[in-house]
Amino acid sequence: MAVTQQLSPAYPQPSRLDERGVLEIGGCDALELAREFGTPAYVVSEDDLRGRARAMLAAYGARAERFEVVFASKAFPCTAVYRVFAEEGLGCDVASGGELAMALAAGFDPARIYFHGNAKSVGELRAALDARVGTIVVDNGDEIARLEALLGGRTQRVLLRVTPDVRGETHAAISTGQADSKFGVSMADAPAAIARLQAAPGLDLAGLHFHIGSQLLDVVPYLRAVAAVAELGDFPIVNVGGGLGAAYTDERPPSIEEYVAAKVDAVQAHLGLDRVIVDEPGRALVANSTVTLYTVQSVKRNVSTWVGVDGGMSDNLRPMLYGARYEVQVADRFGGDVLCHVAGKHCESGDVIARDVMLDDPRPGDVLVTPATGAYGHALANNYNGVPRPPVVFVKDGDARLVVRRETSEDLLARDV
Ligand SMILES: Cc1ncc(COP(=O)(O)O)c(C=O)c1O
Ligand SMILES: N[C@@H](CCCC[NH3+])C(=O)O
Repeated sequence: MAVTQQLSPAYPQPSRLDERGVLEIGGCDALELAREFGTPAYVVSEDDLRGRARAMLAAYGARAERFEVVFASKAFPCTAVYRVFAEEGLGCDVASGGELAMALAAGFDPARIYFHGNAKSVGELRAALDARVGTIVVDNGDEIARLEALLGGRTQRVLLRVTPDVRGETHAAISTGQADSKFGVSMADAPAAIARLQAAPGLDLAGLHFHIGSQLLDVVPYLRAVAAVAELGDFPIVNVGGGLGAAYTDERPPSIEEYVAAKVDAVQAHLGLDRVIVDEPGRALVANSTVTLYTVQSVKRNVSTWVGVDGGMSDNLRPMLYGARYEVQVADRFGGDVLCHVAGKHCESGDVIARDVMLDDPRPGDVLVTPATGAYGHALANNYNGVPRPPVVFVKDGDARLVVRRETSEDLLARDV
């Protein structure tokens, strides 16, 4: 019977099936949320965001004296989310002038901002310098030259991003640590880049940065990456990237504690703990905070059973980009025995949110839920087929509040001149 069904770890904390078998997130009934805010909609449990930030801080606090946890904001760039993590005491990783603007608008202390990017423009570097961001993570020699030219007597703290030639087990599109990478300087070129940064007046090289990949389910590669960068010298800061994977369906990522322990142990083994460890989690802080609600528009049988919903690749591009898998349920009838493909509304056959999922007799009007859409969901949303991007709704203690409104047709026309 549906009400006895357990929710998988993909769902936010707190969420449950109520006595009628209806999904409740942050104390809010999923069907009522769908009625109030429409669908598709991203529903975010604020307590889940805060809980994961606190768990990450506590795990570092238990093992290291000097550390900084930095929110990789590319994973969920909206001011309400930035604000939560600023309040929780995290730093912030931005990867463009746009993310910088959002982080500043949300109230992040510029000193806690790390400015990233493999192809930073003059305009972006100037914006970072003018905002007095604490750290620019330098990616390449051309950027060093550009930065020197822009300093105008100022001093800027920098880290150097190094590509450690360590591959994490993940989808090729989100693996970054391999030698043949667009990110960072190679191990071979790193000594010259370090010497150049150390010689540059106005640039204060405080340490090295690496990031080996995203959605990593194994912590062993971190040890190899720290060992590699340790060969390049001893600095006050080591930035160990983010990368911890999330549970989408049957993945069982390391816990936050296991992940932090592995990174701290690696630093202790190869560098020692007398330095600041900076970590940049994105996905692990936000993926499981959020569910997407959809409404079924059509159910048909074309060899398979196809359930068509009112969103798709415009609100969740990850299945198309990475073959990512998601759980789907009818929000008030979990479980079921009808084998379905849940498809989006877009003009692409690949626009399928989940293949081969079991639903309980899906019908037009049913609200469907996809958990674990917090990371790179809103972030990668787009207007394909002129579909307005969904709202973001925060839920907490039974209250729901809109933090990003749904786009309108006027928004779609707003930039046309
Ligand atoms: C430099 C950098 N830091 C942090 C992250 C965040 O990674 P994740 O979301 O896997 O934790 C990324 C993206 O993978 C990144 O490129
Ligand atoms: N967009 C990717 C993650 C990118 C990682 C950024 N360095 C995903 O959804 O899995």
